[in-house]
Amino acid sequence: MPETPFAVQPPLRIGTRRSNLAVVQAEGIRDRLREIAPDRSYEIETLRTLGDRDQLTALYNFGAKSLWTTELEEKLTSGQLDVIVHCLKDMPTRLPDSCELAAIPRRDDPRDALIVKAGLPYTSLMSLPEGAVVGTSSVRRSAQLRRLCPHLRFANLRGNVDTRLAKVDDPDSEYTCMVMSAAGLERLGLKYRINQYLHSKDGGIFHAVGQGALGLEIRKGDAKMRALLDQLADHESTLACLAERSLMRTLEGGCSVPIGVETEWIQPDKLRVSAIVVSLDGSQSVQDTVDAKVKTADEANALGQELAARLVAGGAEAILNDINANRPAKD
Ligand SMILES: NCc1[nH]cc(CCC(=O)O)c1CC(=O)O
Repeated sequence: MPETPFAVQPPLRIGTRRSNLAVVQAEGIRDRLREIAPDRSYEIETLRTLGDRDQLTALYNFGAKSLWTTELEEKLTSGQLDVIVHCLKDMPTRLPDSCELAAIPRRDDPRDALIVKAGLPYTSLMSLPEGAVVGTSSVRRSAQLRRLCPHLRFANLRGNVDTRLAKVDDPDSEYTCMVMSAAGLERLGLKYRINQYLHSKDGGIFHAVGQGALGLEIRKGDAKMRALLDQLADHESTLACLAERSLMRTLEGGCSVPIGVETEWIQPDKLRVSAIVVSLDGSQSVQDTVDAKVKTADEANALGQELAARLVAGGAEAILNDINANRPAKD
């Protein structure tokens, strides 16, 4: 047998969820890795996670459980995967000891977006008629909307982006509209369906922590993967998202508590972070803003903690405790 001159590198295995959006995102990362490391081969493996399998439980009732990540992390830890491509907002703020967040690439549009049922004439939240039904399973969205638009009603709407859109468009469904992330819609070529972009200055809605960004997760200490993925990292998006995640971690909210944020670079090294915590019925809320020079991950984390402390001082803890006390127990 002739000896191979070089050891052939095994394919780099990329894991992600089994949804169209997850696959499009993983393919995007694979294509960028191909440009950086063209000699390697790449494989994408998709997994159905708990959150994909259970389409009935309202998201809120899952509590702080890692719905979208656990199965993939097990494969990463056991060496069957080399990297996981997540929507950053689906990544818990505390990761298992065996894993780490390697890189955050440049963030896409972090805003929420309003999509109206096909054929209806409404173009904004405020133009929706009394009693219009907003499809959303996110308590962050429903709580903020209840606060600002008492004329609206809400109904659970779960499933992948295309499933949700089909349910809203179904003429027989109760939904008048839905709210989803602009980035998710844009990545699937559905930007043309967006009727209104929502943010603090239009619609008064703050987005989820990490929304619009991807998180690349690796085995802890995998220096080779980290060095490779560092080349995909975006400095500004990383620091902004780390500040948002630090805020969330400090307030001990999971994806199922109504914390909204917005981050903005107001000078080249100066980050502004605003956030809101809202009671589920929208009747109480605390909002605050901080800014500071942020050049390092430590400074981003400190800014998130500072904002959390200010929100707590303003009454956020009472709102969050109330929500957690009333959450149905589910393991
Ligand atoms: N929780 C669901 C989820 N997780 C990530 C995205 C979209 C991509 C993103 O915003 O990063 C979505 C859909 C949505 O919230 O409308």
